[in-house]
Amino acid sequence: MNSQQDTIYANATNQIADFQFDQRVAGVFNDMIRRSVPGYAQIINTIGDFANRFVTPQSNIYDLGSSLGSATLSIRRQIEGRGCQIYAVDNSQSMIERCTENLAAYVSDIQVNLLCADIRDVDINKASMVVLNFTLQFLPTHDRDALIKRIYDGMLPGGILVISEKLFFEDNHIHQLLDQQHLDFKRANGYSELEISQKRSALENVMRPDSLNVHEQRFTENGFSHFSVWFQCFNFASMVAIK
Ligand SMILES: Nc1ncnc2c1ncn2[C@@H]1O[C@H](C[S@+](CC[C@H]([NH3+])C(=O)[O-])CC(=O)[O-])[C@@H](O)[C@H]1O
Ligand SMILES: O=C(O)C(=O)Cc1ccccc1
Repeated sequence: MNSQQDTIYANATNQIADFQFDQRVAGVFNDMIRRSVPGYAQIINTIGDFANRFVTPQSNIYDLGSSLGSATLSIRRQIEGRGCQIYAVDNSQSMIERCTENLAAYVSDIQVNLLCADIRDVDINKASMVVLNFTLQFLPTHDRDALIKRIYDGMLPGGILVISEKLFFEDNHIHQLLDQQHLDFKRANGYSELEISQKRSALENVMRPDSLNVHEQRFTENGFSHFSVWFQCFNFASMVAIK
């Protein structure tokens, strides 16, 4: 999957607009997410491994907030011949267009239904796997519970929800420490102080991370039988919840 280098926040701007998944972001997104999210490649690969383990024949798989389709591609490679369908959903038309091209670059017997829609409006049924890879953090906090409940209701017994998120830490000392480690990761990947601070302002009103406790409580309250973090690097984590 090729991508232009992300220079979106490289020049000083008077008024930083709220972050949007528009055409500019879609064009550099592969570079942006790899240089901004520690462990992203490992998480994408492991989502494929989870698919191999959990996806049952003739079931559905949902990739909610699919962006350029990295998780969908990783899943699709692992489940050939199982007669499943993947639903990849994103409400950014620019992401959907680029995702369509990325999916078309490989042959597969697995049908992918790409939907330009709000994940809060999509029907979920017969799901052996649902992926929310860095998407829930962009929903208004008050809508998160209802989505997780709908996902649970649409899942098959034994199905897996993989959810990756940036984390908020209730212990402020730890929050500051891991936030600084993340900023060092971005610096090491070539982002300048200006890029880092302008993107931070753009994300302030748009992306609201929950704490690990809030995530865990949400999954247990909505019926999931098993929950664990399976990956964490600094303030980024990936979790599994099993029905
Ligand atoms: N309400 C919504 N409905 C539909 N899509 C939404 C909504 N809100 C946000 N999105 C979409 O969710 C995606 C979040 S990025 C996911 C990365 C991907 N999962 C990956 O594995 O590469 C994460 C990040 O940028 O940190 C964007 O494409 C939004 O358009
Ligand atoms: O860049 C950051 O600081 C992040 O928290 C991760 C991110 C990655 C891609 C889009 C939005 C946020």
